[in-house]
Amino acid sequence: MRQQQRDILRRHGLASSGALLFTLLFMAGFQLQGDPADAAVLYSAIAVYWVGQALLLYWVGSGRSLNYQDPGLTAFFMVWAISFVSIILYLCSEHRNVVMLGYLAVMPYGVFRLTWRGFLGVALFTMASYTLVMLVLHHQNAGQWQASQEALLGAAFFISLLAYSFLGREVALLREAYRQKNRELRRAMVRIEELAITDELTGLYNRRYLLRTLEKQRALANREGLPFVLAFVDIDHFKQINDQHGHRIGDQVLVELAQLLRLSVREVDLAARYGGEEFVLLLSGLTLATAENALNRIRIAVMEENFSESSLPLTVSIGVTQYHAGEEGDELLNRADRLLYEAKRAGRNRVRTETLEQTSAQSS
Ligand SMILES: Nc1nc2c(ncn2[C@@H]2O[C@H](COP(=O)(O)OP(=O)(O)OP(=O)(O)O)[C@@H](O)[C@H]2O)c(=O)[nH]1
Repeated sequence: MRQQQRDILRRHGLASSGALLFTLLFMAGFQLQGDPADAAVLYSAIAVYWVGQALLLYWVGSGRSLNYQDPGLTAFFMVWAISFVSIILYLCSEHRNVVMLGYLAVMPYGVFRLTWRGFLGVALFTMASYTLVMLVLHHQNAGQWQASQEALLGAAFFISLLAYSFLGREVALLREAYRQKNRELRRAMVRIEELAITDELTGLYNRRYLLRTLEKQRALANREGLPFVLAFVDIDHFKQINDQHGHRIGDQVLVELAQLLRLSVREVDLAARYGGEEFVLLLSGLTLATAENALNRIRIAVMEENFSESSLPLTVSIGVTQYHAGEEGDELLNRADRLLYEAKRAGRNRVRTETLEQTSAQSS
C-alpha cells in the first residue's frame, strides 16, 4: 500500500471515529427526547449512513481513487455526513442545538483538503440542507416555534459556516503557495543535478558523469556480458589554435566539436568532455572492429568540417579499446589514454586500437 493511501486511510479513520461518537450522541439524544415512532427511521438512517461510509472507505482503501483529483474523496465523505446530520436534525429537532454541532464538526475535515470552490460548494450544500430541514420542521410545528430565536440560531450557524469558508479559502491559498514553492524547489533540484553532471562550456556530460556511467557499464558487462568500448578523442595541435586565434575561437571549436561528437553517437552511447581538449566516447554493445569503423567515420567527419567563425580545419586522434570482464575502470581508461598517445606519436589524425589480449601479449 502506498504512503499516500496510508495517509488518506489514517485521516478517514480519525474522521470515522468522530462520526461514530456523534452517532452515539445522536442515539443518546433520541433516547432522551425522540419520538419512539421515529426509532425505525433513525436506526435505518444510521445503518444507511454507515453502509455508505463503509463503501466510501472501501473505495478509497482499494486504491481505485488514487488517480482522482482528490484521492481521499473528501467532498463525497463530507456531503454524505452532512446529509446524515440533516436527517438526524429532522428526527431529533428538540436537540437541534447539539445536532448542529455535527455540521460544524464536519467542516474542518475539508479545510485542508478541498479547493476553495469545493469548500464553498460543501458549505452551500450544508446551508441548503439546514434551511430545508428547518422549513419542513417549521411547516410541521408552526404554532410552537419562536421565529426570532430560530432566526438568531440560524444566523449564528450561517456566520460560523461563513467563517469556515474564509478559513478554507486562506488555507487553500497557503496550500497553493506551498505547492508552487515545491514545484520551484523541484525545478531547482533538477537544474542542480543537471549542472553537476554537465560540462559548462560544451553542454556534454562531464568527467564525473562519465565515471559513474563507466561503473554501470562495467556492472552490465560483468553481469550480463554486454560488451562496450571506450575511446579517447583528442584535438590535434589545439594549443596552436588558441595561440593563433585566441581563447574565444578555441572555445568555439570545442563547443562545435562536442556537438559533432554528440550527434555522431547513438542514444545508448555516451559522449563526455574528459577535460581540456580531450573527449571520451563510451560505445555500448559494439565489438572493437565495429567501433573502430564508427570512430574512423567520426575522425573523417571532423576532417571534412570547418570549425568556429574562423572556419578552421581540425583533426583528431583517437585511442580506443574494449572492456574486458573483471578489469577496473582505471585500467580501461589508462589503456585508451596510452593508445591515444600512440596515435599522436604515430603522426596524429588516426584511430589507434588495441585489445586486452594484445596488451597482455606485448607485456609477456
Ligand atoms: N580555448 C580553450 N582552450 C583550452 C581549454 N582547455 C584546455 N585548453 C587548451 O588546450 C591546449 C592543449 O594543449 P596541448 O596539451 O599542448 O595539446 P595540443 O596542442 O592539442 O597538442 P597535441 O594534443 O599533442 O596534438 C592548451 O593550450 C590549453 O590551454 C578550454 O576550455 N578552452
